[in-house]
Amino acid sequence: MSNDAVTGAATAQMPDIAAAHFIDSLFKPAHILVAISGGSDSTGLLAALAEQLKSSPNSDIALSAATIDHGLRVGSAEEARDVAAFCATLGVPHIVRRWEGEKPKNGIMAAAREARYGLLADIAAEISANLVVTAHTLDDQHETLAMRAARLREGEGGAGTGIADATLFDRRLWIVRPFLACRRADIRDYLMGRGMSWLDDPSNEDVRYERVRTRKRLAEGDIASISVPDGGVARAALSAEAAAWLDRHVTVNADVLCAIGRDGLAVDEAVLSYALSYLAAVFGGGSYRPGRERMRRVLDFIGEDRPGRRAAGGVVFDLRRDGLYLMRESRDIRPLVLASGTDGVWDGRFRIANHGPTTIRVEAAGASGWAKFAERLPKGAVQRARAVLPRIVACDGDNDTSVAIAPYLAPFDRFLTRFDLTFADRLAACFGREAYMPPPL
Ligand SMILES: Nc1ncnc2c1ncn2[C@@H]1O[C@H](COP(=O)(O)OP(=O)(O)OP(=O)(O)O)[C@@H](O)[C@H]1O
Repeated sequence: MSNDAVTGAATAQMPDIAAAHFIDSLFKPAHILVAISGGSDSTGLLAALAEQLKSSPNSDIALSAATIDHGLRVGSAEEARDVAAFCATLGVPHIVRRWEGEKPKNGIMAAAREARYGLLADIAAEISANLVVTAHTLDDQHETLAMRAARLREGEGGAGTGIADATLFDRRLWIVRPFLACRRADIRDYLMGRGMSWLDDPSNEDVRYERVRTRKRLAEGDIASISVPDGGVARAALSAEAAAWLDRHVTVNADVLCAIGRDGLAVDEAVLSYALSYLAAVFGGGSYRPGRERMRRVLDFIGEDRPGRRAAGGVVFDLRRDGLYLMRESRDIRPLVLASGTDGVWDGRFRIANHGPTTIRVEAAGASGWAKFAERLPKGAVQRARAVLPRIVACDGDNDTSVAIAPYLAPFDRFLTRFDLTFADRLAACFGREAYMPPPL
């Protein structure tokens, strides 16, 4: 292994480049909420994103920032005001929220983090931001990996994969870490080069914390860094290519059948795997994409080029002479009961709002009412589609009445609304509000 790989230098990315790639990877329009503590990393992240957006002013991306005042240190409110003043110089709207309520005696850091994410998610919902970004860096990543390796050696916990570059919080909000391939030193250079300063949090020097001790041992060469998988450039390019591929090659029939023509399958394997893993989540209704191993098996199956079926991530991949078809697998589809005036997502695929006077149940349609529907699907797919499309049943006392069956839900609008079947909307139904295509596995 080269020395660069050990120190992580080979994967390090400059802050302005990282910010540009991140912006490229977004579905637009998008509203980004930057979690800024006032430390160098998050100050650098906000500055770099603001600078990128300023250089392309027609951009349909909005930027806001938020600081959580944990109220754990004297002067924290004043620090939050300093951050607000910095945001004002950039012209970025900024919100401060204080962590109120009981603070636990033990595990205060973990509790503060949990509370922070919750408050950030609330703010994001209030201002209609699509995602939150935090400024975790490559240095944080090395510290985390070193700490997890140490715990593993001591027999505590499993091998860690490190900090993810995107996580879904509470099934409703993406938290993305665009600076995960950037080094703190480069971020500080970036800020100093622009005459910008930051706050130094004294707890970053407090050796009672394991992270601080690990940071020092890494800096002193006491322990070696564990190499970090490559991120950054390759990922951003891949997600852009996959988005273009989806636009070009994917069609959707009757809300349920995803078709990919033969020439779509001739694309680079990394792009195909990435895009198909999304489609699997979208059409399979799962919360996550199928993992690397499963996608490997799907690609091998496609590569063999023999007509047949494979299931992965709740989706059946059906390879035929004219292309590849994806449809939800018919197992594990649970009914959803919605009281009058409520809404919910059925099977991770359909958002249904009950505007009617009675409770409704959404369930797999099964064999009812298909004459017209069949026109919108190839013959061979009708039977299977029945098992995975929703029908709405009004629960009226002892009598349950079937009131609507997809895809003919429109006449029953007083009972329900659904998302349109755009890719981003479907992702939204699976993943929560969405402007973001997370990086490949
Ligand atoms: N009080 C806070 N308010 C808003 N966001 C925060 C706060 N504390 C941390 N974050 C976000 O979480 C990320 C990781 O937190 P961490 O505690 O490792 O960073 P930090 O040392 O506080 O500051 P920085 O990363 O900005 O140098 C930060 O980069 C920032 O995006």
